[in-house]
Amino acid sequence: MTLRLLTAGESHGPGLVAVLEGIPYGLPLTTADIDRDLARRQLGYGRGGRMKIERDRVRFLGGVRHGRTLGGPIALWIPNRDWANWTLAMAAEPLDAVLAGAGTPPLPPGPPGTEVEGAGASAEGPGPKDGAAEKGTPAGLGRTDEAHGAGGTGRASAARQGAAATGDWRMEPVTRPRPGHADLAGALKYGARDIRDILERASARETAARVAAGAVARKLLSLFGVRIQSYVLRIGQVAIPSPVLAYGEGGRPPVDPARLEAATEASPVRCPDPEASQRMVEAIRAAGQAGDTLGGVFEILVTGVPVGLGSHVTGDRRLEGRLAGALMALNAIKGVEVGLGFAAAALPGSQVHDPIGYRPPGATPPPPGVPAEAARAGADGWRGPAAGFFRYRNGAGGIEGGITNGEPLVLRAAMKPIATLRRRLPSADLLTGEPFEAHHERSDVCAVPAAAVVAEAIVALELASAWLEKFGGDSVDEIRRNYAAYCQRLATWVRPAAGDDKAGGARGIGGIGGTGGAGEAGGAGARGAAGQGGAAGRRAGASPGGTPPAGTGGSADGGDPAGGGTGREAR
Ligand SMILES: Cc1cc2nc3c(=O)[nH]c(=O)nc-3n(C[C@H](O)[C@H](O)[C@H](O)COP(=O)(O)O)c2cc1C
Ligand SMILES: C=C(O[C@@H]1CC(C(=O)O)=C[C@@H](OP(=O)(O)O)[C@H]1O)C(=O)O
Repeated sequence: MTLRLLTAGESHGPGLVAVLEGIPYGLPLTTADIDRDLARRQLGYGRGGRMKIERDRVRFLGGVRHGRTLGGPIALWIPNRDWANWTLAMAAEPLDAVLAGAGTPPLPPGPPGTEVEGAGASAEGPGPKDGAAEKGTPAGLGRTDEAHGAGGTGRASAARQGAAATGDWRMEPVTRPRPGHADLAGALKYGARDIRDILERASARETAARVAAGAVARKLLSLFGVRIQSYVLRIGQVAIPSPVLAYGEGGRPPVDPARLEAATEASPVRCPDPEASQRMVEAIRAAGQAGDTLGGVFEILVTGVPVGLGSHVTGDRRLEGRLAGALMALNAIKGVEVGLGFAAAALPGSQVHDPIGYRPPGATPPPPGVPAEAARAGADGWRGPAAGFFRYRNGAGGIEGGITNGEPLVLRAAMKPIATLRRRLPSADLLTGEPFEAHHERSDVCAVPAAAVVAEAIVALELASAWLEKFGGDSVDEIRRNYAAYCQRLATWVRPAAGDDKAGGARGIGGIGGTGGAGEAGGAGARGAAGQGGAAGRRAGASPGGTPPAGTGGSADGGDPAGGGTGREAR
């Protein structure tokens, strides 16, 4: 890993810190580059009251001068506006000092718009919204280690006294673990008698820091025409197929990435299909009304990736392993697929592996955002430079043998439903073992759209790391030179045979159909989005003008016609 990232900060503490090391000298970078992604992470129908309080903006604490990186660690700071409500409960000073009024030093000033003054009113009022606060005992709080007598550490009971002394319910220790959260395992592992000591860091609030760091990585990759986007394929039972796996005739890209992105960003749930998007919103609304939560599946598409990132030589350098591992390390992600993913297990090899074609590169001028040297080596805004070699479909999701092959990367991740339920699940008190219902404060009902934005950042960090391994240097200029030299090698790699008059057209097999869908991929760890590309594959496979080999196109059994909308935006 040539990039190193460390984040710190609790959900309701003063803020989040990220330190990113390994970004070269001379990368143009402003807070606007980062704030755009921080704002997108806060969106999505189904998020809870916290997102009404926060207005995430970054501040550079180191590593950037006059709009350019200096080559040293980049330190990023994102204030928590909600901190104003938690200064006692989350104070860093010892409890007796807090109670004695030694209190909390003022926050360092944040960037414009992140002032915490006036943030004191929680979006859901002064305490948990479920009635227990009216009785003076916030929900899920209450029993402490007093029951343990001398055996208790005293920490929880001191906190409880603190709550009584200050009248702040947030000081009460949390002792009723939520199934599906880190609460119980974390408390037992660390010996914490107040689950808040665990949940504050287990919270996905930390992902704001990862998004900030990922935006820096994304900026580096964007200099080379690499573009990372995400969209939601499933919320609960509402699903659409992947819009990108099935290719058109002759390996034509199935969708314009810019149009796909515009449709995604216009949706309240990041789903590019407006009709499905509406049904997803309704599903989230219904789950929320029932006191329940929903998960889902999102897809990451990375276009403009050159052949040759990652390596086959050792397991830890295989790119799909690195990407999948990093994505699985995102809160609530329970499965990751690359390309066809689980669906490939149900198909014969003839329908899974992606036939290779060749088209002399550089015939057309580079599309916007694609460097000229990359275009000369075959990059076209969908594929990255790969010496003119291309695939007629993309079941591999752009990675073979741990190495990028020039096709776009296609990754999917499955997110479980949010663990904090208003309709609480049975639990047992951490300290007494007595049966109780699980703890509940405010919570999201669905955060799949937000998780998709975080996943973009995670993929950006892994790819930038692989990029620096391949093209690394101390400065952006040096990396540009290394990249240009590689592109030059790719541009002149193929030497046409004497008398070959096919230049300008694709050589090899034409008109191979799209990737077949095998329907819902069952499996131990992940469920794929229904029928990846099945319907679109059938359309493309039937197209005239080519020589489709037997068996391409897939059964399309699992294809969801409702999802064809984006796929039909072929250019
Ligand atoms: C963007 C995002 C927002 C989340 N919001 C909540 C939430 O409001 N309430 C909750 O209980 N879990 C939420 N989660 C999930 C928990 O953070 C996660 O389930 C928990 O850390 C346990 O980790 P695990 O699910 O990976 O085992 C969210 C996750 C993400 C990615
Ligand atoms: C704060 C964020 O997400 C939080 C993630 C989260 C959890 O348990 O993971 C629980 C909720 O926090 P709170 O209890 O303060 O409402 C979410 O709001 C964020 O995404 O910025």
